Amino acid sequence: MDTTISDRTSGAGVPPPRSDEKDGGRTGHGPHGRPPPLDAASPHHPPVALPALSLDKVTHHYGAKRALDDVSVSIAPGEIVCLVGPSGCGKSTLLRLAAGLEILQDGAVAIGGQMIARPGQSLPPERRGIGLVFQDYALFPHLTVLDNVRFGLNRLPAADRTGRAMAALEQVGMEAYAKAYPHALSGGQQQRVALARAMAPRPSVLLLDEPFSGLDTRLRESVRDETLHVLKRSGAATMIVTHDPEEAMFLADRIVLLRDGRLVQVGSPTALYTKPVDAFAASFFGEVNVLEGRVCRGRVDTPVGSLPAPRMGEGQAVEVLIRPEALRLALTGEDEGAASVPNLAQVEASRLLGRTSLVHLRVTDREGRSHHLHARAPGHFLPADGSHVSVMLEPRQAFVFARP
Ligand SMILES: Nc1ncnc2c1ncn2[C@@H]1O[C@H](COP(=O)(O)OP(=O)(O)OP(=O)(O)O)[C@@H](O)[C@H]1O
Repeated sequence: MDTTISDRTSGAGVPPPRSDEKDGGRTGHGPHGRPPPLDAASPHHPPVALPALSLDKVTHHYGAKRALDDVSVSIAPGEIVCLVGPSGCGKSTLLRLAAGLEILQDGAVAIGGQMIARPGQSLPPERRGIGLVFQDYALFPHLTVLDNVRFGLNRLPAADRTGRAMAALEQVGMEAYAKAYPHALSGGQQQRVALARAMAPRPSVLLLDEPFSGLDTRLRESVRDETLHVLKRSGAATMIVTHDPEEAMFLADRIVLLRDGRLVQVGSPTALYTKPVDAFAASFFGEVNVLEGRVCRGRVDTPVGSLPAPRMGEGQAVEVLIRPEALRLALTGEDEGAASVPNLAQVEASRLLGRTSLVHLRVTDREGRSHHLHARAPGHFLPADGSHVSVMLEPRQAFVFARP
């Protein structure tokens, strides 16, 4: 890391601290304050329109392995952005580059519009105005909860430090544990202390790397719910790395989906779920039934109904992805023969999964080939094995993509 650059630019262009801040704690910046720019001569734009954090055209290699390929992401003040994708897709690398824990090779990183890293030049992590939370929380075992949180505020006068640390602990509901040591806390409580420690200096940007993965399922749900509200109240721009698509949908204002170091899709959870750009994006956010077909007069035929295939050439080979909830089922009357009911399916098994029922279906296409499909119905819907149901396809939850 080029400390010469950061030393040389130390203080240059740093906005004056707010009177209630005095110093900027561990990060050296006030609430939503910006770090000193790498280039003091860079133009100074009003902060309103600027992203709190932006990574621009970032490419990164580990030896010959390309971990990131031309990835650009920006986060608005107060926005929560989740990075998701399969293991090894580059999520943590992107977060570590934003934090300054990895040296930037190609591209640029800016906070509040100020360039803080470009190839050969980099502000060190402690001067970026960011708060970090890692998977293992990294609390100091020999320090109390209060001292762990005060640790990041060592540039404040001692009296202010305690007040600020207690305020951060109150934000996460951990003030009663100020004198406890980390080993006496549950995983969820340690996570909350780690969040308080990251937020205590009131950074403009929070970076969380798999913050809930150490918690068991039930605890994880409640802790991430609390965390969402704490993060929103803090007003910080937040980047969260998670491998769990449901977690990303729960937390994020926007999701960044990565695959093999490349950006696949960026958008709201609703956009990624309902308008996936490809088969990978469609299947990443939930189970899909996959069928193959061919475009005929602008549509593609499936055993459960036909779908529009706009902007595709006649005869194009396609993949049809159908979410289980897109298959609406209805019981057929006993006297109805197979021929009289459109899109008839045979029930192979049905299971109550709590809030929904999963029905395994067997359907036959026009060529007489049989396919196994999953349908998901709300509530309690358990048709008998071997019985027949009619299937209606909800086209908004089915996607057609060209096959290579
Ligand atoms: N220090 C390193 N040295 C060599 N290769 C690395 C290093 N760190 C990461 N990689 C490789 O770079 C790629 C991206 O890794 P990264 O940790 O960013 O992915 P990830 O999406 O966070 O994965 P996971 O969800 O498994 O944590 C992977 O192929 C990984 O093996």
